[in-house]
Amino acid sequence: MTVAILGAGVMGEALLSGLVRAGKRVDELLVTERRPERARELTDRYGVEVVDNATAVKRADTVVVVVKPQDMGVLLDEVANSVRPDHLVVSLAAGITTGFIESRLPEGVAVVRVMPNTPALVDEGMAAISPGSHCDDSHLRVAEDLLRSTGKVQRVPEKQMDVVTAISGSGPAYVFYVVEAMIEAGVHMGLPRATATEFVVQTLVGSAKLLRETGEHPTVLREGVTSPGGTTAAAIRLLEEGRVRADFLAAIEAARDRSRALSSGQV
Ligand SMILES: NC(=O)C1=CN([C@@H]2O[C@H](COP(=O)(O)OP(=O)(O)OC[C@H]3O[C@@H](n4cnc5c(N)ncnc54)[C@H](OP(=O)(O)O)[C@@H]3O)[C@@H](O)[C@H]2O)C=CC1
Ligand SMILES: O=C(O)[C@@H]1CCC=N1
Repeated sequence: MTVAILGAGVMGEALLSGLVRAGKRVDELLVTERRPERARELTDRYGVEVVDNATAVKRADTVVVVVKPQDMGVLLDEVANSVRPDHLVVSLAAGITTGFIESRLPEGVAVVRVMPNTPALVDEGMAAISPGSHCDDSHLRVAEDLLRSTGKVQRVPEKQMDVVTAISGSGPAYVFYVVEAMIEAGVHMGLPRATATEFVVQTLVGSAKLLRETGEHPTVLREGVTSPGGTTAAAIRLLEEGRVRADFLAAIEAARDRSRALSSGQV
C-alpha cells in the first residue's frame, strides 16, 4: 500500500520517520514539498521520493495531508481532480473538518481526521482519529495502523476533536513551557543551566512514567510529594494563589476556540 504525505514539515516528517522506523518500505512512501531544498533534505535523510502533489496522489492508495490549516483549501483544490473514489484521505490539520475536506473532493471519498502530536518523533505520540461520512471500519483501521507507528491511537467522535487538539495536539507545548520555567528558576537561584536541565527533564520523564505505570490519579501522586508543612506545600500554595489552574483552563479553552475558528476558515 503506497502512502503519500503531502507537506512534510514538522508533523509530516514525524509521521514519515515513524513509518520508516516501523519498517514501512521506502518505495511505498511518497512525499511532497514546496521548497526544493527541503525536498532534498528529506530524500537524503530517508531515501524517500519527493514528487509533485498530483503525481503523489495518483500513485498512492492513502493520501495524508499535513499542510497548515490555512493552506488546506488551495491544496485540496489542486489535487481534487487526481483523487479517485477508492482513495483514503487522512488529514492531520488542526481545525479542518472532514465535512470541509469532503466538500472539496469528488463525492464519496473516504476521509479520516487525525490529531497527532510531536512526541510521535520518538514513538510516544498520542493521536485521535475520527471518521468522515464515507468511512467504514476498514478505513479507520488503515488510519490507525499508520498512526500506531508513532505511538498510541484512539477513536473519538469528531465533535471532540477541537478539545483533543487543545489538550494533546498543543499539549507538548504547555509541558515544554513549564519545563522552561522550572529550568529558569533553577538558573535564577544559582544552578548551572546544564545541571538544572538534567534535573528538570529527568523529573518530567520520571513523573510521566509514575503516572502511567501506577495508574494513580495525579492528585494522589501530588499528595505523596507534599509533606505536611514542607517545601512542596509552600510552592503549591503560591501556584494556587497565582490561579495557575484557572489559567490552564482559560488557555486550553483559547486553544479549543482557535481550532474551531480554523474550521470556519479564519486565518
Ligand atoms: N506541529 C504540531 O505539533 C502539530 C501539527 N498539526 C497539524 O499538522 C499540519 C502541519 O503542521 P506543521 O508540520 O507544524 O507545519 P509546517 O509548516 O512545519 O509543515 C507544513 C509543510 O507543508 C508544506 N506545504 C504547504 N503547502 C504545500 C503544498 N501546497 N504542497 C506541498 N507542501 C506544502 C510547507 O512548506 P513551506 O515550508 O514551503 O511552507 C511545510 O513544509 C497543520 O495542519 C497542523 O495543524 C497537528 C498536530 C500537531
Ligand atoms: O499549534 C497548532 O495549531 C498545531 C495544532 C496542534 C499543535 N500544533
